[in-house]
Amino acid sequence: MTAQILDGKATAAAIKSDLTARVAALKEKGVTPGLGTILVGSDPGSQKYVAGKHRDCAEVGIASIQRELPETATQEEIEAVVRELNDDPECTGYIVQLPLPKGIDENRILELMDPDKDADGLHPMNLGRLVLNEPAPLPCTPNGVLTLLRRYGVEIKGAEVVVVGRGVTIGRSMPLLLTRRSENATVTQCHTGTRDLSSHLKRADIIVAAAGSAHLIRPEDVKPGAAVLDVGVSRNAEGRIVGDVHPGVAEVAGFISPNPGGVGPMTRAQLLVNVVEAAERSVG
Ligand SMILES: Nc1nc2c(c(=O)[nH]1)N[C@@H](CN(C=O)c1ccc(C(=O)N[C@@H](CCC(=O)O)C(=O)O)cc1)CN2
Repeated sequence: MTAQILDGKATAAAIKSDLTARVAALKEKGVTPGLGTILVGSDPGSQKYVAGKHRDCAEVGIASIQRELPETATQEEIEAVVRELNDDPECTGYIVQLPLPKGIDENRILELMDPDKDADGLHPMNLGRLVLNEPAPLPCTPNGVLTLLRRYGVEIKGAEVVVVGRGVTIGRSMPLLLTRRSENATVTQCHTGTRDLSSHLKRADIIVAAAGSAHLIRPEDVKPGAAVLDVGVSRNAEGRIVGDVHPGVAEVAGFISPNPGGVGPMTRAQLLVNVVEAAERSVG
């Protein structure tokens, strides 16, 4: 078997085309959505991701507001920029690029954001709304995974899903999205403390690998026909991305997301969706 590719680039392009029309309609009503980003430090990966977010904004007509602070920025200095964007009427939604430098209290920064401007869906209030099944901006990467699965007709209802990883941006909220009544999946969350990962993976109809551990998911651990989403990012000696999924998995799986080119572009597209949806809510 050779797996069908879950093409994140093509899917993100289709989403952006739809958003371009919606942003134009908002502008006709006098509303210009504006995405703010706060980048602290000079991590090349984070710089690249933030630059990509602003390119996407330009593509669909969303205004961009960029704030950059040095690696040495203090907690107070970052908090001052958060307050500034909370109060800026041009900024209809914003994100704080993660991770923040060591020594910064990330949770305190997230808590200080105006939850109604939280474009990432990572504010504790919005994660709480997700737990309570109330409307909230959805975390971008998990929502990107769901959108890809739906677009390619992968059956989620009743599926056994294994999520590998428990980080804030993906692992924590992925099971919350998958177990909503609208999705009705059964989820097992695995992590570094899981005793026998292989036994869990072998039962999965869908695997979401977000461990950041190169080639952790091996072909022999994957049920034939399963959908495998590779969200993990490690870098090899040449600086190239190596995902959590071994290339041999493509011979066993029914569906596979490439990495790069799978979930990454979807993360960016879902961020734009959150910004546009928030602006649409503001005009009723
Ligand atoms: N505030 C946030 N911080 C972080 C998030 C997030 O959703 N919100 N997620 C990641 C980084 N990230 C977005 O911020 C992100 C990661 C990867 C991609 C992407 O398109 N990757 C490409 C490959 C890029 C490359 O070659 O390096 C791909 O997969 O094709 C976009 C966004 C952590 N921080």
